[in-house]
Amino acid sequence: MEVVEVCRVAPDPLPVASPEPPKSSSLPLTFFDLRWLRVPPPHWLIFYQIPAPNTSGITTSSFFFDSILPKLKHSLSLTLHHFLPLAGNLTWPQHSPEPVIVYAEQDDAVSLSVAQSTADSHHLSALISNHDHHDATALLPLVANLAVTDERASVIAIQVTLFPNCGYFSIGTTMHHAVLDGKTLSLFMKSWAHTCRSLIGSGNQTMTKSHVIISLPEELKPFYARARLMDDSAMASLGAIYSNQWLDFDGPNNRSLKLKPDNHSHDRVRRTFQLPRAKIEKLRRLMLVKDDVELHVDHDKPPHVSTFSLTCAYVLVCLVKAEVEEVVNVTNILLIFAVDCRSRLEPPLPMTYFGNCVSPEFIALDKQVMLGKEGFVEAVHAISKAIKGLKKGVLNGAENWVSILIGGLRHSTSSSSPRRSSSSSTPEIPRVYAIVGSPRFEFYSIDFGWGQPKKVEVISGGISLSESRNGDGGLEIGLVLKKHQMEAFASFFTQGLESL
Ligand SMILES: CC(C)(COP(=O)(O)OP(=O)(O)OC[C@H]1O[C@@H](n2cnc3c(N)ncnc32)[C@H](O)[C@@H]1OP(=O)(O)O)[C@@H](O)C(=O)NCCC(=O)NCCSC(=O)CC(=O)O
Repeated sequence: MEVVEVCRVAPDPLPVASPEPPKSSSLPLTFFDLRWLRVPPPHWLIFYQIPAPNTSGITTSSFFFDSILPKLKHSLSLTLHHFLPLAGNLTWPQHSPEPVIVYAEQDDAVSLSVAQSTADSHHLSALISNHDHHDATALLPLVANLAVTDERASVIAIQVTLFPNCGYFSIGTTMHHAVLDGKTLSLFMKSWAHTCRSLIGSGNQTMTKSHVIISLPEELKPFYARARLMDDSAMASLGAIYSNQWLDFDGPNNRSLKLKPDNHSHDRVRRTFQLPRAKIEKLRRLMLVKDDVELHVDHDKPPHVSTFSLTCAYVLVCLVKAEVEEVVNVTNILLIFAVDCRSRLEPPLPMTYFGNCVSPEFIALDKQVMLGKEGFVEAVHAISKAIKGLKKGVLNGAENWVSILIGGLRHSTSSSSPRRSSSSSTPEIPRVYAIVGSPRFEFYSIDFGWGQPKKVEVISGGISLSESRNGDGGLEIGLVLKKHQMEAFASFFTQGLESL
């Protein structure tokens, strides 16, 4: 991998038809943001195939450097005008009880690294294949690190990598989770792609920055108003609890913004699995048959079982079976997934709300039940019940969210596998499975003007979910496991689907 350039892309200073956010300002963190203060940043990676250049004699490399890259940079600059906080920094001033995002249109910028990979077609197709695994650390050179010191943390870092031998390029983003969640990142990426397409559509390749004004459609305009979250006394006290817990993390009165290092083990492999729509429907029918028997007596209509519940339950059962030898001392399984609270708050926030607005949902399951005949059905019921329960409120137990997360961060650095405590008075540490990403982010729809993505990856611990790249309404499931576990998982996953 050769780093060709590391530049800073500043927000375009032109006035556009959006009054928000203010040109030079700060944005306070809500309790939703504070929850993530020092967790390792997730990375999102999108691969694109470069179309054949219209003019003969132009190589893929020159098309990339002369046409694609300048448009990506220009459109990024224009888009940042609407997303000024992304160009800013997180700081935690001594006088402030909580960290704050500071940004100034004139001074701030986003770091954009441009790299060139020496990978050949064979290597690249292994990276983007859905049929085989590859080294879990192989994608890390394709994403940049956030610039983080004790005093300041950048909000986003972007890397664009050309694969000159294969006619591909990738866009990797690393996001500070205390500033934005996956939904906001997808909003930003869609806005950037929209702006880039508009720039290409304008057809004027010699257009200078000072002539361009591109406005975003309503559904892509970020919504910054957060007084509703800041002024609510219950939410404000959650923010104070979280800040104090982070202040006590790693030493007293510790305002450091340094992030916990990510645990990228070298003994893991990564692979994506496809769950086609037709198979999802068969899983749904399986549930209908089971539930019909139980509900028959009440003449009740079986509740809708969502694609999400079916997928999580099916993957979980295969995972528990694949890891059975490693979790021999474990009796409890904990499934954690994020819930988008935007539409679930009272009153709701717009889907374009900028920031974090997710709550965690915890589902405890019994390992032996998961390994048994009814494991899948039990898991679907537990997940569906938890989702139904969200109607009662998404903030139940929120005072414990950060202590649970800090416990997880400490555990992940002290031990890589769950175990039964030697002391009978200490509760057992369950095997935790976390879901990241969401098919609702629609990353496969993000087209910068050169076609839809060929592959989307979330580089973060956990089970990542996205919509299927072939658009059949199915899902893609990304996993990182030890090689023998991945092989075992693949076998359970495939055989289970074939038997439906
Ligand atoms: C809690 C949920 C996972 C539950 O999803 P479910 O699909 O089971 O349940 P639901 O009530 O939302 O939807 C029920 C049915 O309505 C449909 N439906 C409802 N709302 C929809 C919407 N906005 N878009 C598309 N479909 C929708 C669904 O297709 C589904 O049917 P059917 O499925 O049958 O078609 C989800 O509501 C949710 O909040 N998703 C967002 C998750 C999220 O933001 N994750 C962020 C991860 S952050 C991240 O990844 C970074 C990190 O943390 O590291």
